[in-house]
Amino acid sequence: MVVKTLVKMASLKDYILLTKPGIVLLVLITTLTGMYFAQRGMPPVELVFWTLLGTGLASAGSAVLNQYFDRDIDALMERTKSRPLPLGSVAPSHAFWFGVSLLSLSFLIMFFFTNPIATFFTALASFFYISVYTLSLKRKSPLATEIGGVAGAMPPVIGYTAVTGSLSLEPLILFLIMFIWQPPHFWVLAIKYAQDYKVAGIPTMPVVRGIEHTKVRTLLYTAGLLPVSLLPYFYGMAGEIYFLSASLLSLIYLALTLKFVSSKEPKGGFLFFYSILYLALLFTIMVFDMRR
Ligand code: HEM
Ligand SMILES: CC(C)=CCC/C(C)=C/CC/C(C)=C/COP(=O)(O)OP(=O)(O)O
Repeated sequence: MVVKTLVKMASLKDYILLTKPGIVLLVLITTLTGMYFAQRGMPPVELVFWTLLGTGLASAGSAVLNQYFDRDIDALMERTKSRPLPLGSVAPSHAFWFGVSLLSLSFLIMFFFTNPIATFFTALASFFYISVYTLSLKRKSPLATEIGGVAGAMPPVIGYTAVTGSLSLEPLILFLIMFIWQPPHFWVLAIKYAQDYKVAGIPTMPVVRGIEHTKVRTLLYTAGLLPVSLLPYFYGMAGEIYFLSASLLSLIYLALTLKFVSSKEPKGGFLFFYSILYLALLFTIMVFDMRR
């Protein structure tokens, strides 16, 4: 009985791992930011519940299908070879239908409990992550990261349109911050695991254009984050506390990146962690210092 329960617990953990829960959490923070700015305050609780559930399921379902389609290359890389599918602890067909079920549930929830435009952007983000990024570009072009960023920058647009039912410049500013944030977020790992990606035949920026080129590109994007992160202040969305916090957070990010690119043996561990902390803090402070 105990063994059976432990086996059940193990497989539940594997299914949760397949959803990339850490990514889902930050997706929900950025989705909620979009909702707060649309409402200029706390949106209706039931709308927040359904929108976060729908968006979270879409991010989770997309991550599951990303790992289903990537299971061959994940098995070749140190960083990913112990994931559930390469390990064999979840059958590929089970993962596939698990991902499809999460996505289907997501679109139904978004359609019936939010509105068509938010549903459209949720489907677009899922489509971009699975088809454009995972199935096409990731195995063909180093530009996958920059183009795939359209998916990753969608959550605040989903949150905003779930409240207003229409687009405006505000969610596009949040989209732009996330679009610029993603390449440096990933390229730290792409540099750290350059050999891994080369063995797996994935044409990441370091594999195709070299580590030095990727370092410069990372620096340019991180430098670009400084002015872009201040747009919510200049556009009247957030106040002086946000302006000062965003300036400080972006300057720290730039300093850490300068240290990373100038080091002979770049580790990148803390820089990668900071990339996540940066986005979470930036969006949280933006909400707390929101101009009503
Ligand atoms: C082109 C876009 C992106 C790429 C290529 C990318 C790549 C990655 C990679 C390779 C990891 C390490 C995963 C692992 O080793 O298990 C990671 C972790 C992470 N990413 Fe991204 N990411 C992207 C966009 C995003 C977005 C849009 C978010 C959230 C809004 C995000 C949030 C995170 C978080 C929170 C982690 C740590 C997850 C954990 O370890 O639990 N990423 N990302
Ligand atoms: C609503 C919705 C669908 C949101 C999705 C947002 C989102 C987080 C998109 C991008 C995530 C991404 C490219 C992760 C890296 O995949 P990878 O295959 O490069 O990473 P891996 O090698 O670690 O699997």
